[in-house]
Amino acid sequence: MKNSTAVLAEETGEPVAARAENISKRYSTGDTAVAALDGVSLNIPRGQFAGIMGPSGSGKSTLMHCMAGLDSVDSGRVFVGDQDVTDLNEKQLTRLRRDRIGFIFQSFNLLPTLTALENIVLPIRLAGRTPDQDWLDSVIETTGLRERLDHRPNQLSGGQQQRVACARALAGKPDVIFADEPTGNLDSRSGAEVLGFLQKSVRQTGQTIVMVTHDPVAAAYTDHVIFLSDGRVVDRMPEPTAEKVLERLKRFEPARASGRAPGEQGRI
Ligand SMILES: Nc1ncnc2c1ncn2[C@@H]1O[C@H](COP(=O)(O)OP(=O)(O)OP(=O)(O)O)[C@@H](O)[C@H]1O
Repeated sequence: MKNSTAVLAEETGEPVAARAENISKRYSTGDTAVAALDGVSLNIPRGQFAGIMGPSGSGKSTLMHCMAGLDSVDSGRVFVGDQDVTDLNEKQLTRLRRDRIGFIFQSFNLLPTLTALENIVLPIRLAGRTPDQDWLDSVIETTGLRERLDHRPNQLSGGQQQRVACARALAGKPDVIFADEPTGNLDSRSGAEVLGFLQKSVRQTGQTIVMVTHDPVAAAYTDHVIFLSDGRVVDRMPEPTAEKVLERLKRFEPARASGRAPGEQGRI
């Protein structure tokens, strides 16, 4: 953690890695406007693996993009650590994303011409920093990719590629990692490996991760799930299990609820 001043959650007094304060965001298309986020407030404590769930269109991606400084809010405030992100200009946002935030996407987004190791250290190099070798070693050890570091992405399985993407996100020791459906393109075995790896990085190194997922099995790897519906936080679940999450999802409007068995990938 690079901050000297810890931001504390008002309710619990815990240090906070990321915070949304009453944020709203509307999208206008032609004559109609959609309230993608409608007064969302939440704290992500440091060292937590948080899940964001909810029906399709409930605002999960918008929330993640706004909290990660990829999109602006119409009202409310967003903090990453002690940094108020809301009024930063594009240049400052680029620096914030580069230095303090890690990203993991459904499509692994690796550069095909670079080796696994070169992909892992690319953001650090682009930031003009030198990788912390001990830290890098421990991240690589946790990924189980040591024997594959000189392989290019097309020589790696999907699960291995996503583990490279996870290592890339972790390598710069960001305040928070935002993961958008990180197992959406993986079979259940590779998905379990990636989720196990993310969980381990939270438990062993105190990394903070916020993960959007539709999959109750994936959500069960997190410490705490936040449920969105129609752009609002409608429920929370500490210590989630796949069964409890699936039951909760079924209580959304029947037309929007998933009805899938735990472990099935896909949209709600
Ligand atoms: N760029 C955009 N322009 C117009 N409307 C948008 C845009 N992005 C999102 N929306 C709308 O905002 C609402 C929330 O979308 P968002 O993508 O955040 O939901 P989501 O919960 O991530 O959905 P999904 O699970 O299907 O990915 C939806 O009604 C969506 O149609």
